[in-house]
Amino acid sequence: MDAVDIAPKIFTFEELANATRNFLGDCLLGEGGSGKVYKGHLGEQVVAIKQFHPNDKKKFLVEMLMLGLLHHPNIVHLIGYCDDGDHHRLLVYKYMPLGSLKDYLHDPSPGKKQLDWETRMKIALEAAKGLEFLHDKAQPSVIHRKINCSNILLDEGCQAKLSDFSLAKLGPIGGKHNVHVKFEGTIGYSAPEYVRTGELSVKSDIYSFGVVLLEICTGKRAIGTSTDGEECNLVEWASKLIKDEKFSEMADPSLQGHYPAKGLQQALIVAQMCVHEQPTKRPAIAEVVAVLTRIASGKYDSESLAIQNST
Ligand SMILES: Nc1ncnc2c1ncn2[C@@H]1O[C@H](COP(=O)(O)OP(=O)(O)OP(=O)(O)O)[C@@H](O)[C@H]1O
Repeated sequence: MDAVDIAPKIFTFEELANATRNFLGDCLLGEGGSGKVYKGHLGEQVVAIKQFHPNDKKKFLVEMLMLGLLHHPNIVHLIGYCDDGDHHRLLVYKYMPLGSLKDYLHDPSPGKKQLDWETRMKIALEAAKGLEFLHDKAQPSVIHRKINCSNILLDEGCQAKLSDFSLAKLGPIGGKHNVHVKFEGTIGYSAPEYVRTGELSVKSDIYSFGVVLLEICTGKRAIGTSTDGEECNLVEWASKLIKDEKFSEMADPSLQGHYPAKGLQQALIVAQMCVHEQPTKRPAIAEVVAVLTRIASGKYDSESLAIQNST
C-alpha cells in the first residue's frame, strides 16, 4: 500500500448518506458513546461509517488525526472522513465482517461460532501487537485509553484490530512517564490510579489489556452480576483464584475443557501481572507480546514467564 492509498479520503455527507441508504436502521452495526456506526457500500467497497454526535467535535478530530497517522495490521484502517463544518462529522473505516470480540465472548448471536483456545490466543497476541505499535513504535507514543473487548474488532480470519481512538492521547514526552487528565475511561477496564487521580501512562493501557485477557480466558465480563444479583468484579474474582492456583476453575465453560492446562495457566498469570495495582510493576507491552507469542505457538517453556521475576 503506498502513501496515496492510505491517506484518508474526503467524502461529502451525500455520498455517505447514499452509502447507508440515508442511515437506515437496518444498516446499524452498533452504537457507542460518541455515535452510531452503520454498514455502508461505497461502490464495490463495504465500509463502516461512524456518525459522531454534534457535540463530540473533539473526539472526532482526535480519532481522525490519530487514525490518519497510525497504520498497522492490528489497527483498524481509516478510509476517509466527512466534516462539513457544524453538523456532519463522520469517519469511514474498513468494514470488519466478524464484529467485535465482545460480540463473540459476551453477546453471541444465534449460530455464531464459539472461539476456540487457539483463536483466543491469536486475538490476544494480535491486539497486544497493535498496542505495542502504539506504545513502542509510534513517535511520540500513543496511549489508547479505551482498550476493552468492544474496541477489538475482528476481520476475516479473526484478525484483531484495535479501534475507537476517540480518547487516544499522545504519551508523555521529555523523559516523563505519565500525564494527568480527566478520567474518561470504561469502568471495569480502567487502571485504579487513572480512576482515582487521572494519572495516565502506557501502563494504564496494560491494565485494560490484562482485563481483556482475563475475559478471553474466562468468558466473564469485566463487571458482571453473580447469581445472587451482586456486582462481580473480574479482577478481584480472578486475583483470589490465581493466588490459590485454581486455574482450571477459571476456564471459560464454553471451551468445554478444550485448552492446554499450561497455556491457560500462563495466560492467566500474564493477565494477573498486567492488572497489578502498581503501574510500575505491570509488564511492558513488548514483554507481553513475547510471552503471548510463545503461548499462541504452544511453547510453554520456563522462559515464557521470565517477566514474572521482574515484578
Ligand atoms: N469498522 C467496523 N466494522 C464493523 N463493525 C464496527 C466497526 N466499527 C465499529 N463497529 C461496530 O459498532 C459498534 C460501536 O462502535 P463504537 O466504536 O462507536 O462504540 P463502542 O466501542 O461499542 O462503545 P464506546 O464508544 O462507548 O466505547 C462496535 O461495538 C462494533 O460492533
